[in-house]
Amino acid sequence: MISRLPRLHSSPLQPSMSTLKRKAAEEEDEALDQPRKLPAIGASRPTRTLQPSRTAPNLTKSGPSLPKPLTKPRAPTLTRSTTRGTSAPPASRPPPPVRTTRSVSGRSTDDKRFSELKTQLTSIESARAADAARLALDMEAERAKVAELQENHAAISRELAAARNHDLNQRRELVHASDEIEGLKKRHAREILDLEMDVKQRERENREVKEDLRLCRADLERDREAVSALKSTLAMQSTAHLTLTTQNQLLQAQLDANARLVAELTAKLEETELKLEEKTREVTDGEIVRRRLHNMVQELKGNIRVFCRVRPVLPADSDEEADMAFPDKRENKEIVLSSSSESATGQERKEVYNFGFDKVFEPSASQADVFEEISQLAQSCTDGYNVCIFAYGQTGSGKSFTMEGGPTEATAGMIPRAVVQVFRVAEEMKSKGWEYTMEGQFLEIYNETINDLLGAHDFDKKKHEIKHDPKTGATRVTDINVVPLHSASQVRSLLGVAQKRRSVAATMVNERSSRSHSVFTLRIRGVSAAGERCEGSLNLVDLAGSERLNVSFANGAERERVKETQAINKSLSALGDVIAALGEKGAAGPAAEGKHIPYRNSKLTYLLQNSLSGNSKTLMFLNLSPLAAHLNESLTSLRFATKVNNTTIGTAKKQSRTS
Ligand SMILES: Nc1ncnc2c1ncn2[C@@H]1O[C@H](COP(=O)(O)OP(=O)(O)OP(=O)(O)O)[C@@H](O)[C@H]1O
Repeated sequence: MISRLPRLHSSPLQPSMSTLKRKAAEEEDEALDQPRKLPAIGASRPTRTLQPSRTAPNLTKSGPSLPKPLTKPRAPTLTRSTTRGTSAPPASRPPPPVRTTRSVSGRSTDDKRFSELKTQLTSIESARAADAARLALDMEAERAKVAELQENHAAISRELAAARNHDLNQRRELVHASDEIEGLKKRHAREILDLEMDVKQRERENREVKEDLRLCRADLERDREAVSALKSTLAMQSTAHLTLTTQNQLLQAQLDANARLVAELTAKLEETELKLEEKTREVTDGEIVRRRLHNMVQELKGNIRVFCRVRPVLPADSDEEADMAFPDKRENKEIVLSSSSESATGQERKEVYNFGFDKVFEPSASQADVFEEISQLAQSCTDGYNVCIFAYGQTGSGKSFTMEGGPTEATAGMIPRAVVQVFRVAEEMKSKGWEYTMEGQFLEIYNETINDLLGAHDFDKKKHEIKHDPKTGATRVTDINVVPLHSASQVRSLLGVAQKRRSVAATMVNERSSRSHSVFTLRIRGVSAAGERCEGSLNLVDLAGSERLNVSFANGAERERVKETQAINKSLSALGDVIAALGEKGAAGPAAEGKHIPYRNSKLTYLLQNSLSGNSKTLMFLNLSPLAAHLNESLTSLRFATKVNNTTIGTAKKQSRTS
């Protein structure tokens, strides 16, 4: 703290006490020393006037608080000849006083000189004594002055100390005040900083408030718009409410009227339901009668019927369309084919071929349309009949499509639809006390060999034989897989398995499905609550392509194809022969009772023996291609089908017995 105090102001006119003391002592010493200096002998020495001792500084200059300045004492002025001290060499050194070689004349001069010097010395000593006395007096005066000065010095020192104390106090106060100022400054700076931050905070808040305000204003504007929209809606709805209230009242009145009406109608409905039950019973009885009549009609008509179906032209077909017409729009029983050729005379000759069948389906007919016509026939297996449905026609005419169909519900063919129908009828018959069990098998006859399409392996290596039970009339194929059937969907998946087998085989031998007959057999056994039993079967046969191949040109790689064709031709002609023989037998009546029917001529006819007798219901689909290129094949098929259609093979018999 004190170190930071400014130095006390010291004036050059105010020497310190110690300086004064030192000066006084020096002057005293100087005064004492001077008499001891001896003047140089023989030299014209300048005399030095004794200077008064240095006066004390004028202390009045230090300030008004200092004591009055002392008067400067005057030193006595002494004039003395300046002599060079014995120690100082003379400017020009006199020769040494004693020389051994000195002459006798010189000795008198020296003596004279010596006496002069002696005189001078005496005078100097007297002068020196006088000086010493004066000096003693001066010393005394100086000592008095020194004493006085010391007093002054002491007084000044006290004043100085007081002044220093005062100054120190002031400095302390100053330091204190500076500290305070410093503290205040810091506090002030802090406060300014705080205030600045506060200001910034306020500015931020202000901005936020402004933003909030802006948003609020926007919200307010929107709300105002919404309110005005709501107001208009409210106004509209108030009007609507009024209208509705009026309508409500009207409706309430109508409701009351309706409630009365409903009560009346409920009573009528109950009455009608009773009548409906009665009618349903009548219809069920009627259905039974209808079925009996249907079977009677079938029996009267003869049990082999032919349906003709023409497939549509496919996008892939590049050939021209044949000239086909379907003139019978009411009963759909006719088909007319026309062809034009050039006669030998070069004239155009138009030939028209008319055919009539039990039903003719145009290309636009759907699978459902076709099935509707055969559903009664298919379901008669549940009544204990053997039913056989063939698809006959050239390759690509639509046999597989008709029998198996496509993957969708709409394109499903006769086999899946017939199975669904049989299961549905069996379910319905449950309410009449009948329980049915069903089983199925699926095989193909290729090159007069039977392959199991539901076997455990893709390629069936077993040798299968056909066995007929003469007592029951049942047909069995040895080592064939007979699958118990529980649902229509199960049958669908079995058909899928069989289809896969046939396509695997097709990679080995061309177009397997075209070159083989496939036979799906569903066997159904029913037992009624009364113990009545019936057994029927449904055979759905997709025949091989009926087209003829010119075997005379066959060679090399085609030999296998020729063998297939011969087998197909053989089995198809055997089928024709069997039908013809049955027709003849039917025409001859009881007279032809023992007539031979050549079932054994092919595996196909032998397998279907019990479904191709007078005891079965047989339907043949004739599938035709719509293309002009296939016209000749179509005509051949139509002629064969006409023969079949004209055949009466007798009366189908229901296979039922009472246990
Ligand atoms: N009624 C139809 N509607 C639509 N497409 C059909 C119809 N009939 C057949 N087709 C189509 O015609 C093509 C040939 O039919 P499909 O295979 O059934 O003939 P196919 O006589 O069984 O021949 P294959 O003897 O070679 O087995 C198939 O693509 C089939 O989908």
